Amino acid sequence: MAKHWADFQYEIYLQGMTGSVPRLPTDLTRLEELTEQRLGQGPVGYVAGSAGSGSTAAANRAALDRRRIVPRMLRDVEQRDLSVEVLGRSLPAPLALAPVGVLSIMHPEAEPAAARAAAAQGVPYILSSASSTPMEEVAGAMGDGERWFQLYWAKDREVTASFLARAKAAGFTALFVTLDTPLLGWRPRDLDRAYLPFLHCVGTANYFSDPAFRAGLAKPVQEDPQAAVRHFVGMFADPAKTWPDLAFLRENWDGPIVLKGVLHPDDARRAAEAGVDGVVVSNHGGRQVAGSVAAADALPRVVEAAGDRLTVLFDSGIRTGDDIFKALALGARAVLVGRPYAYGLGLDGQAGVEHVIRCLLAEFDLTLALSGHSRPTTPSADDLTEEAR
Ligand SMILES: Cc1cc2nc3c(=O)[nH]c(=O)nc-3n(C[C@H](O)[C@H](O)[C@H](O)COP(=O)(O)O)c2cc1C
Ligand SMILES: CCCCCCC(=O)C(=O)O
Repeated sequence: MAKHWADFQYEIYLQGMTGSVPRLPTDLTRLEELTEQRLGQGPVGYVAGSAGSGSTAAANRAALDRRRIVPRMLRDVEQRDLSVEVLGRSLPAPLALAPVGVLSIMHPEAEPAAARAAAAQGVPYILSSASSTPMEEVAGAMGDGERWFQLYWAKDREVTASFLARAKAAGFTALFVTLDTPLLGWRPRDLDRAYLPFLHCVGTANYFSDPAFRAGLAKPVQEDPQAAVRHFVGMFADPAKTWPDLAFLRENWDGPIVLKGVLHPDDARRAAEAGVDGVVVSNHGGRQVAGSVAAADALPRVVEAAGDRLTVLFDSGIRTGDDIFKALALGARAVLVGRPYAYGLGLDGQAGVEHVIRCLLAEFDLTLALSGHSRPTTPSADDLTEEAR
């Protein structure tokens, strides 16, 4: 019998009988404020922040909130199975942790703690190439947990090739190539504090530990960390890239390739023509283009364009179990979550991330059942209604 994630609910109530309550709130929208109280405005401003005045991040939420579930009754939802196949793997639930860079600003145990949490709960962890920890160390912390690797596609081919070779050797099975960050978006909350977190982890970070990256530095990282950060900012991404360049990645990576940051149906069609395996419909949590289409509004058209040629994943704005339901009903195969787990990490390390995963999936399991479904693959547009804007 499949695991019922909703059992977490009664676990909490039963623990309450012995006088204990959860260490973190079960309403995950409260985590940002608590993390800011604990860690201060610099790090939390970076995580919470978004492009421009925040219009895209707000639109992401509005697009999910505007869609309302129309629950169905008397459909036998006693035995539920949340498992779903994604990129040739069977996942216990349609959820993965999104790539989030520089997690050492949230917690000293950083990415290894988040990766251990994902592995403990059985959900895939997508490691950011802008991680504050070398990828081999993160992989080592995960046991046999499902590990996927996110690539910022560097200007320098040697650096990209080195990252791909290291990721392969460290057991990462799928490659997520982020397309929406050829340049860093305009982020006033960070600009006003001149806060770019990379100087805070220059001694340890994945980039700065890479032999090909180091080869491009005039001086060792420790001797001139500011020059190392400047070099990183200039080469971590490449605004000159175009679709034919994908051939290089295909030649150098033999596992599944997923393009992260696709919003236009024509780009989904190009992705399919380029022979990649999937796309993430995402606007980077509203951190790149202010005034952009909300990710949930872009999702149905991308799903239609993808047909059965691409696995379509979704992120940007997922905060609750009902958000997951809505994304699946709009056609996503599974979702990624970003900021909530970063806050969970900031507040309680690995346990905080596990709390976030368990809350999201318990609430999703309940939403699914209470809406008349037993499998994550059956919700459809027919289960949603859309309120006027
Ligand atoms: C602090 C932070 C760092 C991020 N770093 C990366 C990254 O290194 N690579 C990447 O592809 N996306 C990165 N993202 C974007 C996430 O992968 C994801 O698209 C986004 O957080 C989803 O929106 P949500 O936070 O509303 O769930 C980052 C997001 C945040 C908040
Ligand atoms: C030079 C900055 C690289 C950005 C890496 C982290 C990221 O994606 C983010 O959204 O922040």
